[in-house]
Amino acid sequence: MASITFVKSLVSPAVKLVLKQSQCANVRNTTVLSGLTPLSIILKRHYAEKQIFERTKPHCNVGTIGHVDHGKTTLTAAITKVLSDLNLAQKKGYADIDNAPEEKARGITINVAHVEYQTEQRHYGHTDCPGHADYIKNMITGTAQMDGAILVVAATDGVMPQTREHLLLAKQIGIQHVVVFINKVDAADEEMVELVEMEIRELMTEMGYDGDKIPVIKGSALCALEGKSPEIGADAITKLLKEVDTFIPTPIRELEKPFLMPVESVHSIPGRGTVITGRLYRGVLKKGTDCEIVGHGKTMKTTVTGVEMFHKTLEEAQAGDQLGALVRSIKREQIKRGMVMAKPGTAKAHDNLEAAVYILSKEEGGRSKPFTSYIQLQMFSMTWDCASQVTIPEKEMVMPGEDATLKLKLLKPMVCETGQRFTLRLGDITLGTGVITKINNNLSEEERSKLMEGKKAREKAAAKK
Ligand SMILES: Nc1nc2c(ncn2[C@@H]2O[C@H](COP(=O)(O)OP(=O)(O)OP(=O)(O)O)[C@@H](O)[C@H]2O)c(=O)[nH]1
Ligand SMILES: [Mg+2]
Repeated sequence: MASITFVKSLVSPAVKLVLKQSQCANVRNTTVLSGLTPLSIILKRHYAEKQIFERTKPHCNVGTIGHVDHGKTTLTAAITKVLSDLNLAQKKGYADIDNAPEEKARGITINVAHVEYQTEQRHYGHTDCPGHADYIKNMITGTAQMDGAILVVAATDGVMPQTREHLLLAKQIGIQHVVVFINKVDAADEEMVELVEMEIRELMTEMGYDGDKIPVIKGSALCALEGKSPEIGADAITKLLKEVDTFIPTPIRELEKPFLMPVESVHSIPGRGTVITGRLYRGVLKKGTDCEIVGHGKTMKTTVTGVEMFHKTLEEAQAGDQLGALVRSIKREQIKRGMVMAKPGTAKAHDNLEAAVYILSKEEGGRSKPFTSYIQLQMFSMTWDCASQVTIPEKEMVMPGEDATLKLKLLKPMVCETGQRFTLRLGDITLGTGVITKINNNLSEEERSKLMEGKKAREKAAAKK
């Protein structure tokens, strides 16, 4: 133990972490003074005994979607089986995937299996949901966001209600790339498979995808998993993975996107000026960068004259950093929490939105009562919150535990974009969580004053009660 302490005092924090995490007895017993380079021996042993994640390939998140029983989990298992034969994945059995652990996202319980594998080109995170409700919740809460999806359709059934529903939701929340796997071809005749392909291409076009160009692969996940009939088994999986590699583009990393930082707080520092603090949501922020501060009905232009982290100045901050940004010629009073500091022209404030929302059940911390149109809810997103009037275009009411499309009219325009996630609260109860699917033209003055009148009338009525 003494030797390890000695080593620790000489090494960098990253190596210390490796040493700390190591549960390996050999590392602990290594004698530092036994000749050669002791640290390299320690690390060599450590690396040999613990597989360390090495980022050598671009990463991409995908997942299986489609109607119940069409073979999503079997396909996920089959992919790991085929790739494990090439030493590119650890083989997962059907039961390992289907018994997915529960996950909690914003109080919502979801069963999702996260599986990891690689092709020659990329490293993948793959999400498979055990049930329809899990899929809906996962997509809305973003528990595992997908850069692209594999739509599984059984040749024995063709397009079914959840094939449609899953595809529609994927499209709404911005999944632009979908590869189709027609499964169970071992149990259907050729003519049937062809009909299903036509049907699925038509559906994709109807949903706004390019139905003619979408790759459609036909095979049998079960045959691949069981190592039978390679032409519809393992070979089909290899074909599918090739299409996934090429058709689903590698996502643009957060660092490469234009910078955006939601304002958390604002301070006035005598002799220095105004400092905005927050966490850089995306991009890179450098000293000397021009920026716009948008939100609460205002847009202001300024320049970042300094970037600080933990009271130390730095040349550039990166997505994920918690930082302070010194800005030129703007007073503290002009900036408020909930505004956004961003690359000029990239952040816009909106007040007329559509969203896919999941309403929490009572057990998940929601209400026991349903709600109807014209309820006023507080919408929370990034660092802002704003009152919004909610309408339900497709049904009378939304019950706890259901998902729905909602229209939201905000009392003030706030910075948002499609794909952005938010929560809806009523008093101190979180009613639901959602993702913005569409942004409509901002409200006219007339619509806005109507909204305000309605709000006042409701407040008056509530006060009388
Ligand atoms: N004949 C045949 N059966 C298959 C094939 N792939 C899957 N199955 C069977 O279809 C049934 C459903 O497969 P799953 O993988 O559980 O389907 P799923 O889409 O994950 O189902 P949910 O998660 O419940 O929506 C199982 O009995 C599988 O063995 C196939 O290629 N051919
Ligand atoms: Mg399944």
